[in-house]
Amino acid sequence: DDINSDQAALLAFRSAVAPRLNDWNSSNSTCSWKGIRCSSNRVTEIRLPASGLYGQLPSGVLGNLTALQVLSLRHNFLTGTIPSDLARCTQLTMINLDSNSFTGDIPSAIFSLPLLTSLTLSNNNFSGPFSADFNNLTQLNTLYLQHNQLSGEIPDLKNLTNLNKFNVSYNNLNGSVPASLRNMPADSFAGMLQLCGQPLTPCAGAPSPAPTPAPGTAPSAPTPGITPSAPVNPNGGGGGGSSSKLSGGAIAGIAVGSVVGALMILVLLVFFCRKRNAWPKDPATKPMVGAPAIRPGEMAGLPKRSSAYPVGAPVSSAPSSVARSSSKKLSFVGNVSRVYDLEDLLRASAEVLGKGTFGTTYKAILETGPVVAVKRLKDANLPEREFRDKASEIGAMQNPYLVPLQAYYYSRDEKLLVYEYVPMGSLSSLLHGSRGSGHMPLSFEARAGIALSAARGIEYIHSTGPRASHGNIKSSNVLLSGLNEARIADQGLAQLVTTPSLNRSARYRAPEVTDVRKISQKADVYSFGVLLMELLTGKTPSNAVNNEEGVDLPKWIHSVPRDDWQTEVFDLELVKQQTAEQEMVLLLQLAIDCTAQHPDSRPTMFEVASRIDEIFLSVSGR
Ligand SMILES: Nc1ncnc2c1ncn2[C@@H]1O[C@H](COP(=O)(O)OP(=O)(O)OP(=O)(O)O)[C@@H](O)[C@H]1O
Repeated sequence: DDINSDQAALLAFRSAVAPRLNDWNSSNSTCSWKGIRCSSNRVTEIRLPASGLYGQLPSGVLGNLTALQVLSLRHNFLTGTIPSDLARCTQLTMINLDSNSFTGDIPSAIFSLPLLTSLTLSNNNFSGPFSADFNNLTQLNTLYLQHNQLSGEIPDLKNLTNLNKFNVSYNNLNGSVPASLRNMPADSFAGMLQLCGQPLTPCAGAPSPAPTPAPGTAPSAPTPGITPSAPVNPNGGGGGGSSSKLSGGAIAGIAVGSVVGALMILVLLVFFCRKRNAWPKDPATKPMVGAPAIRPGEMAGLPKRSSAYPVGAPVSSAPSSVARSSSKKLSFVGNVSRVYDLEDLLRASAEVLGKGTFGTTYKAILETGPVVAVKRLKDANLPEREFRDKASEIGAMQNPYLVPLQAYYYSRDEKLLVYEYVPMGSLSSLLHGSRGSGHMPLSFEARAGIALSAARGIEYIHSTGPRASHGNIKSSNVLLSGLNEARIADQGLAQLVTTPSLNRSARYRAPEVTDVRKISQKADVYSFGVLLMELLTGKTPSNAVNNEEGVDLPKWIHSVPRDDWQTEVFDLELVKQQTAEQEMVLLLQLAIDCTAQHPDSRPTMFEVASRIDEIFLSVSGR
């Protein structure tokens, strides 16, 4: 084994899955190829994140790279299984195959890699059991398997004493959480109704049983004896036996705070309350009369994540409307299976995330495990048929860089959209939240990675049709899904909500867009350019027309000579880091191109994503 056999293996890899890697050819030294690192004249690292790799990994190829320590192929389009010869790469310490489309069992080859410390196989289609052979990987500190189709019980991972980052959420696992994993956060096990035990709800038969309804079962009335961690009835009832107290017109929100140390305030409240008798206690004996009023309770006093929104005051009066929908069921979209129902949402404890142009968004923690973001739309006055068609179209948009719509609720007076909850907050709060002590400076690599994933999300939207566009690109619609990764939220919403709001995205809006209903792909490119400027300057864009405070970013940046960018334009945090100066300039130049006055002079989103891809690779490959 030497650098020549490494080179031969890489060329075979290239011809199988990476034809676009033009600089991978024998006229350059192998160790200088994009994404490759060497040590002692052997290939030790392959890092090709988001590089457009597609197809199946060839067998008998990677196994020849016997000095390989790092294999990162995340965010590509790889399919099929992982070849078993990977077992020969015994020096591997890190494998990241996140966000591809691999299928089949988790390959047993992985269990013979004794030095592995970090294994990320999330967001693929791996199936089969969760093997107890993971216990072979005694050095493992990171194990991410979320969003696959693993089934059966989780084995006790008692040999993995260094494991501190762990996530298996959204698989098909069942049974009880094994002892070795009980101190992991509940989010690590989210989205699996059949799983129980600490940190989730106790298993049936345990001292304090919690019901775990099977997916798709008919909604039942709130259960008596809801535990204190369940949402609290604003009239003082804990759930059971209190339905008569829920009636009587206005329903107020109550916040129940519990202070843990001086740090944590937990306020629980009814997310949706309902009219007396609207939900029969026993559906079998008392048929439903009319339809439920949907009444989101709003959280009071909860410390907010972002300072951009006022704390929601307690709702003293619920909307007077009573939904008269023909169906009071949630409609699930895309390939989301019915893991919760309207009843679960009604019982969830909720927190206001913010009020936007289209309505209010809540974080809802369902008793059954899932955490979702619920957007309660205002001004959504599309006819039912059109609304449902549009919502299904949005649901069909599946891409790792989009926040997926899971379900919606339609009635005459209430329209709800239920999205996957993205826990790390928005780019807007990351950039403009507190910069006081404890604030971690955001590296250029992280900013470029966020820009790349946002660009890919928009590129995907544009690829779904020549007139398909997002229409509301801005930093609060870029949600962070990892350190260097993000997802675009609110896709399709601009078309779902018909009433134009004059101020919508004014700060990001392209000059030619005079009617917000006439959105276009090139207008998205403009908004994205403003977002890039925000990322690089750390400044909030403002709108001069509205006399807002702040800077009209495109106008200002277009006017500063390139020589002064380092001193005047870039975020001080970036300048201080003294790295990637060239790449910063390239990204700002791209932002300038995106914000060209004339739409035809702006690049396409495909070009934008490719240019950021280059920039990100050159900084992350270091
Ligand atoms: N799926 C989600 N997961 C986590 N946070 C979310 C999710 N969707 C929205 N948010 C956050 O909730 C807050 C409110 O979002 P919302 O979309 O209602 O308003 P906005 O993005 O500020 O404005 P607009 O309505 O114009 O998009 C924002 O801070 C947003 O980042």
